[in-house]
Amino acid sequence: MSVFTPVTPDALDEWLSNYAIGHLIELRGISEGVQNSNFFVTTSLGRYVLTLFETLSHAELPFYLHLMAHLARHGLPVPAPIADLDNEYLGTLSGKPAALVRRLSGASDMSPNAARCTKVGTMMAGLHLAGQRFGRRQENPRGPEWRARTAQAVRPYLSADEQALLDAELAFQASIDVAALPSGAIHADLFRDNLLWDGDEVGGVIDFYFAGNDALLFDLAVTVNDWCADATGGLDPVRTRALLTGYHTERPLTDAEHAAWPAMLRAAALRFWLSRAEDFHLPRDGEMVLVKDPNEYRDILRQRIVAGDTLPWHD
Ligand SMILES: Nc1ncnc2c1ncn2[C@@H]1O[C@H](COP(=O)(O)OP(=O)(O)OP(=O)(O)O)[C@@H](O)[C@H]1O
Ligand SMILES: N[C@@H](CCO)C(=O)O
Repeated sequence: MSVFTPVTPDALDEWLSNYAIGHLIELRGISEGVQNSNFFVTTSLGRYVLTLFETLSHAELPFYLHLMAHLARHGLPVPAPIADLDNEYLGTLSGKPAALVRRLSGASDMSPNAARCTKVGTMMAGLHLAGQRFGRRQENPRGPEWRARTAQAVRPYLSADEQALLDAELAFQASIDVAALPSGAIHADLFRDNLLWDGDEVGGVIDFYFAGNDALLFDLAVTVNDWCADATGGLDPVRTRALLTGYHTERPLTDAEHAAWPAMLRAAALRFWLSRAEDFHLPRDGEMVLVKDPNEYRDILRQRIVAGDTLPWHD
């Protein structure tokens, strides 16, 4: 399971004495997730999720935690971080930066229908509208600099064909004027497993730890690539239109965004091909790490290149 750093109930109970949420009743490691160590925590007052951050530092974390607090305050279904008695969202546990957030209800849906895709589009527009008013900013941590660095690190592990694909795509992406697109704080990883459904309502969006400032369309592309892919990696036109129409109704997409849509879908595919290839070829030490298949996103990238301008857009 993806618990890299263990926590003992005694240590957690003591840590909780600096919070106002009661004492520890139950601590349970969460097996999903590939980035951090996560635990369900039940106290005498309620249900929370504890995250120990494995790669992000104390200095980097306030951006994410304050973004979650900002979005929750704007009525979005995002887990509000819990402040300790010193009014801090961030502490240290088992030697790692650690934070508690509210546990949200619901479960992921890995086969969403078009109606659910519309709701995801609506909700993402809300995230973007509220996110554009967020006072802090940081560049997308998986933006162009990371992309170049990671491409260099994984390149030796790729076949000649894959290297050619990677080189061509990096050159293509460098030619795109992303700065011309509307931008703001984006989630940047809103896959199906990062959204919990409570009945047919969005119970919560989780895992904001890749958030940063970037083109809003890039976020939409990350989401569509995951939510609307068919079994072959192509985009299902009905679900794609549903998601984009749900979004466009709340934040109308511009002509520049329409023109950049195929390129953003490719940028989003490249981002996850690279991160998965890095996790696969250059793994960190950990107790049992879930590594997702890099080839899935290599093939999605290939598919988006072939589809070009024929990719579905909103109604
Ligand atoms: N606030 C929350 N409320 C309810 N469940 C949560 C919450 N946060 C996390 N979870 C559960 O924990 C699991 C793992 O969390 P998450 O996806 O954030 O893992 P991660 O390792 O931090 O990130 P990644 O998705 O990058 O692997 C989720 O699939 C979900 O089941
Ligand atoms: N959503 C990511 C996992 C890391 O957040 C992926 O599917 O590769």
